[in-house]
Amino acid sequence: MTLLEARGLGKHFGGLHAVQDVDLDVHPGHVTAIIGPNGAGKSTLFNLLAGFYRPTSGTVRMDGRDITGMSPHRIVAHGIARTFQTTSLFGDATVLDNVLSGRIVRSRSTVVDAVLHTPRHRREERTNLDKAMEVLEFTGLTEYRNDLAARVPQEAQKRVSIALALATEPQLLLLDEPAAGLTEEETEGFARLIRRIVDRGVTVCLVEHRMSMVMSLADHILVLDHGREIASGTPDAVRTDPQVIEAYLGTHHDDGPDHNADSNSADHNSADHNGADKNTTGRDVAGRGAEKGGNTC
Ligand SMILES: Nc1ncnc2c1ncn2[C@@H]1O[C@H](COP(=O)(O)OP(=O)(O)OP(=O)(O)O)[C@@H](O)[C@H]1O
Repeated sequence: MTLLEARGLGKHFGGLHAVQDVDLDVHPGHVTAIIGPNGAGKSTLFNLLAGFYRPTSGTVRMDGRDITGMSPHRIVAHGIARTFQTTSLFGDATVLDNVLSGRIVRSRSTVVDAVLHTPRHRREERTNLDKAMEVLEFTGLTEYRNDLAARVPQEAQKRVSIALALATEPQLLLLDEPAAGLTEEETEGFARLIRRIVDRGVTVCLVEHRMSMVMSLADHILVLDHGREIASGTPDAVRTDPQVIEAYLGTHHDDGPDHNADSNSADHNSADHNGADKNTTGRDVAGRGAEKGGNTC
């Protein structure tokens, strides 16, 4: 059974083919990771799935329904929520209000209900508050609920983004580089949180450069390079795939001391997109594979 199915998905920006002919099957209850060097098309693919970009070609079906080209708002209503690499919170609003904003998509009451303070409106307000408080507790943010989002630590802001997404009651959560900029310990905490999200019945699709996180969480990995799928399969299959090794190592010239550190990929995540970043990312996959017991990748 497939929860989300993309077929022949493509996105061109002028002459640039950011995503080309990509097929993706996301199975319920699984963690699906999308990896690839910088500029491979991972975020563009997420934007196509979440409705932020309209595909140039191909289709997306969610739970059997064609959602191709729908607006982000409608796609959220169909059960797909997306977080961003850099947090996109309302900094001047409290953490609670940020999370409550995720409830709009599930609200049925009209402006008239709000003005007249109808029973339906009051009922929804209570439900929305209960739901927001539940996801705040789930994500460990209760203590921050009355703080301005811009004032809480960066790691907590990332959890607020996840809490906001969970407040929309998604079936599928798209997480774009959740570990970017986090310490090793924080990354482990995020990996545990993602596992708990899956345990609560939300399917997760993940774009992430931290290979330790990807390899430990993913059931299935799609590898992109230059917008195209170059491999797809289990973490073990992908790690030893010659084309994946080539994509990550093909352009790198320096097997220097930063060969194996995941923290390098955190640095790289916040860097500008350039060739050097791509090489650093490649060494990360290779190094991690070697650490994990002699895999060639
Ligand atoms: N809105 C846009 N307009 C023009 N080009 C774009 C746009 N968005 C992305 N691109 C280009 O499409 C290609 C794929 O970018 P994308 O951000 O999807 O890659 P990525 O795999 O997510 O990279 P990274 O790992 O660095 O985040 C890149 O060449 C990028 O410059």
